[in-house]
Amino acid sequence: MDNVVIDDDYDHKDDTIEYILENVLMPDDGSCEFGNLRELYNCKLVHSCTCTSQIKCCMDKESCCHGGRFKYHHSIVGKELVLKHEIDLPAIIECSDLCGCSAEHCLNRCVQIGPRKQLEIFNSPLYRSLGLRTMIDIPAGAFVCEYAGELLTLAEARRRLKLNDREEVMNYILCLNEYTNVSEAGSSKKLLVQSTIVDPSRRGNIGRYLNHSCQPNCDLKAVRVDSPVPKIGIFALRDIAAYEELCFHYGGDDPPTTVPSNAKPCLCSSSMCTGVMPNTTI
Ligand SMILES: C[S@@+](CC[C@H](N)C(=O)[O-])C[C@H]1O[C@@H](n2cnc3c(N)ncnc32)[C@H](O)[C@@H]1O
Repeated sequence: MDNVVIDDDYDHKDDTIEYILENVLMPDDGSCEFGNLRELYNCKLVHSCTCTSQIKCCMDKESCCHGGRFKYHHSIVGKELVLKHEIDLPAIIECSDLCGCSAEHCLNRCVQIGPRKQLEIFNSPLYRSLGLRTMIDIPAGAFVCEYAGELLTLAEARRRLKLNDREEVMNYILCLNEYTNVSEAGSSKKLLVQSTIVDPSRRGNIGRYLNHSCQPNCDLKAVRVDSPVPKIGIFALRDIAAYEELCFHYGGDDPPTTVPSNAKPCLCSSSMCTGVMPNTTI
């Protein structure tokens, strides 16, 4: 996205962390797995739309090949894009520089613009560590920020997870799985199509400060702009009031049903709390 300047100037409270705006590759470890990851990371999506409308550009499935996953939310001062409510939300692919539409009128460019304003990293009394909160109301479906960090291979993620466990430090590694539904012998089952593993512990953005809740106010969506490697977008699951802490479920859409013996106690204190943090085994 050569022409887009991401307006993201949040400070981190910790200057040992390299602040990044978007996912970056982990250091080259010489493995084949890293070679494959680098190849994927360096590929471009060439699926571009030919929309040219000045109003509601790229909003409809009919008019835009990307399907227009966003709409304007009108009850907030100024226009804000929010995700359309769809039961089974298909892949989110935003328009890019390759598209025929203009960035000014396009309603399918949201995550690429950068995180929302008025977020604050704060000392969370609930979690007894840092957290992220909003200083203003956020409407349901609105984009909060990316969960950006180093893109890891599976082997490197497993190595770092073990190290985090051994050293008893906080874990920031997140694996986002994307599935597709396939029909087989009259029944439908989920097939894993891509896993994206991100670690913002050393190089990351403000997304790294969201804590886990068993009853979260945000969730994660894979969002592609011009790369087959998705951005991990954090979106509001419901209307969120000013000063609420932002959190998502670390177990993703399919929280594990078994509790591992080394599970850490969960501090979310929600009425749905299971008492333990979701398993981070990958
Ligand atoms: C992605 S970081 C979140 C930000 C972190 N609180 C900080 O100070 O940087 C994840 C770590 O926060 C802590 N954490 C997040 N949610 C928690 C929860 N529900 N209960 C207990 N600890 C939690 C755990 O130590 C976890 O490894």
